[in-house]
Amino acid sequence: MQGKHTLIFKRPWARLSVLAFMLSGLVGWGVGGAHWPWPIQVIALLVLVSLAAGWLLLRIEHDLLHPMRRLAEHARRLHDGDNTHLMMATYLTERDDEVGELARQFQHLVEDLKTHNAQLLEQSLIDPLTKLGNRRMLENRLDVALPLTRRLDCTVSVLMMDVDHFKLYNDYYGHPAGDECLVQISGVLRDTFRRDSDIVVRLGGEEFLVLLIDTPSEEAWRLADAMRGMIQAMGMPHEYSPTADVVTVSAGVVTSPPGIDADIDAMIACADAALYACKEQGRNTTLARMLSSPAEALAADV
Ligand SMILES: Nc1nc2c(ncn2[C@@H]2O[C@H](COP(=O)(O)OP(=O)(O)OP(=O)(O)O)[C@@H](O)[C@H]2O)c(=O)[nH]1
Repeated sequence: MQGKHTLIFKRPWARLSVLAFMLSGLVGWGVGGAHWPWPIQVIALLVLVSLAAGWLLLRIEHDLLHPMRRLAEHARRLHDGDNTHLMMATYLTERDDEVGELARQFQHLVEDLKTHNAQLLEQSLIDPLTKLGNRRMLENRLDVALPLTRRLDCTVSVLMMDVDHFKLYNDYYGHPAGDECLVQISGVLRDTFRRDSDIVVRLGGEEFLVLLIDTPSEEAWRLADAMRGMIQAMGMPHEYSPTADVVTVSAGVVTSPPGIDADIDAMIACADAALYACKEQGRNTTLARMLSSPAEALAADV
């Protein structure tokens, strides 16, 4: 508590009012009250005391109880998740007394909690190693993206990508080098899929997923293959890989054409199957498939 904040009953107006009451009482008493009959004196005294008590109660209501109710109401709204009145009324926070100090500290606490919550939320959506989104971020973004694609009647493409022989890489170069390799690959993903609507996440391990909205099937494949080529061109040595002497990746892409209600789970399963086919065909390759209905996937190797 800073020294500049005065106690409520030491505030100048309060001191002046008390002084005024006492003076008027004494003056009134001196001028004529002392000569009044005693019943009148008692009644005058009672009136004076009642006025003082009434004034005191009004001040307590105005200075303490009303602001406390406002503070409690503010806390209740925050607790109920009502974010429409996040800022506390300035008449509370600008007061130069204990109530103002309490309101300001309360407001700081709420702001700190909001910042902390936002950080926690972000941490829960971001993969700490690559700083790409994680599976939870994908779910969150899908909640917004899918209804939009239905409304706009546009294509949805899912790309699944996985590092080739990453176990061998880890085994021979060590886990920290494996981590650094994943960070480098994430950089290429970020550089390749730059549109605001692109969703790029690390699903876990050495598996990444990209969701593209309103991108024709050929374009989705072209981007995925460009990304594969860029990772190969980075030339990260992988001398124990049976596929190439540098780190390579495989990618399966599946596109759902406009007019089809994209079933993301079916699309992910289909992209995963395309990725598996890449591995079967020798890795370091990109395969695309077109989904003609949520249930049916037509093979369309490019
Ligand atoms: N460095 C590092 N390695 C990881 C991480 N997550 C998973 N891995 C490793 O990634 C490797 C994945 O190996 P596999 O699933 O067998 O796949 P692969 O060796 O890449 O073989 P193919 O995918 O068939 O080419 C495992 O050795 C995991 O330990 C991580 O965060 N960092």
